[in-house]
Amino acid sequence: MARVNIALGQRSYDILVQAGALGSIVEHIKPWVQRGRTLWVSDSQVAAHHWDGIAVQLAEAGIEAHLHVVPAGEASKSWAELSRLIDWLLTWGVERSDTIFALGGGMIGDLTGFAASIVKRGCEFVQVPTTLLAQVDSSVGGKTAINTTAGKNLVGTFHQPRFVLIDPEVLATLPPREMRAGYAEVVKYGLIDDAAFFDWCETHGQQVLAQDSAALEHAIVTSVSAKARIVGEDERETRDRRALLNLGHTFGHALEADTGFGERLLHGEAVGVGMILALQYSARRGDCDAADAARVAAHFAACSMPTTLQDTGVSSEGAALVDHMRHDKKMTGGTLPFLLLTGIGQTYVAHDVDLDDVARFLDERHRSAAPAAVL
Ligand SMILES: NC(=O)c1ccc[n+]([C@@H]2O[C@H](COP(=O)([O-])OP(=O)(O)OC[C@H]3O[C@@H](n4cnc5c(N)ncnc54)[C@H](O)[C@@H]3O)[C@@H](O)[C@H]2O)c1
Ligand SMILES: O=C(O)C(=O)C[C@@H](O)[C@H](O)[C@H](O)COP(=O)(O)O
Ligand SMILES: [Zn+2]
Repeated sequence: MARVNIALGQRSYDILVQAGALGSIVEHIKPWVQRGRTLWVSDSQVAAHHWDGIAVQLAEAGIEAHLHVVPAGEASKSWAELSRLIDWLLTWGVERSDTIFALGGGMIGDLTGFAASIVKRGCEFVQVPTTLLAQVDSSVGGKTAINTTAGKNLVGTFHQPRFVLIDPEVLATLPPREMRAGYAEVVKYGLIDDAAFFDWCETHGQQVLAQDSAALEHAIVTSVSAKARIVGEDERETRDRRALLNLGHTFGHALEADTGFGERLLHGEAVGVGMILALQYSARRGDCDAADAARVAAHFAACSMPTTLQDTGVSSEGAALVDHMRHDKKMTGGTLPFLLLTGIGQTYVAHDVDLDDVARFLDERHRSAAPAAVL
């Protein structure tokens, strides 16, 4: 059990990591129950596995509970689902003093957080993340968003949750491929600024993926502590600090956009390949050793995760992928700050990257890597 606090100027909130916490959910969410009732948002898969157990506890405690179920999958981070969710909240007479509960992975957290931030000009929300990715990353830090036809997360807000309740045991029902995708965002924290944590991942990654309780809890607590620290230093990503959490995402979001948002490639998978591409591009510039890129690729391959452009199924030319990158929210004055590395655990923001050169690099990668087809 661990409690991590995230400090944001005058405000702060807790992230509680406790195995079995969903089995005593009333005790944890009591402070946010208003008017004896709760409004919950989940997706079809998560609700099927976990809603009944929660509903029984709320009913026994005399707390009214209403659930809105969104179709599972990245496609639900959309205007259509946002609109349906807001209509549902308004039908239940949501008030600004109400707290909305997001029970699910990053899709549900991002969609619900966005709805909470705009309905009645802003309600509170609590995150109850049910994927590894959401437990180590998306439930913390307050980025909310939907995707649009132009790209990934292009419409959204910064809106912090009031509390994050992480129960690692809820991952028991998560498909192994989703565990591996979330694990990419765990490794990200090692690559950003914690080489010792990357070393730990190399030796304990398989235990994390097998959900060994001690290894899993260590990975989650280390990850959310790093995220809380970095977000606390630069909540709105204005100082080249929070941008570090975007390592691998400029490449990754382009890969996701090119493959139809979740239809072939999961976010974590795209980010994993994106981080390897960032390392390879850094090595090509002479910033780091090519052996660093090879070491991370070897670890991901050992975990049966995709490592190459070929693995992702992306066949578009570099120029087309770079066109997706031009929508990146970090784009400023026509240039795109790029997250590059001088080594494992040493990420920096480069402001001198020429996107035409990135397109050439991606074409080189297309030609060089052998297909591994691990998806
Ligand atoms: N806001 C942020 O800071 C942030 C950070 C990282 C990622 N994201 C976003 O998060 C999204 C990806 O999140 P994700 O990987 O959690 O995907 P997801 O929410 O789509 O969940 C993945 C799949 O797992 C299922 N699932 C979830 N929990 C389950 C459980 N306990 N048992 C069985 N099935 C379960 C879901 O139904 C879904 O099919 C992307 O949209 C990404 O952009 C946001
Ligand atoms: O919290 C952050 O900041 C991140 O960048 C975390 C990322 O893992 C996450 O995927 C985030 O949603 C990406 O943000 P975006 O600003 O590039 O849309
Ligand atoms: Zn991410």
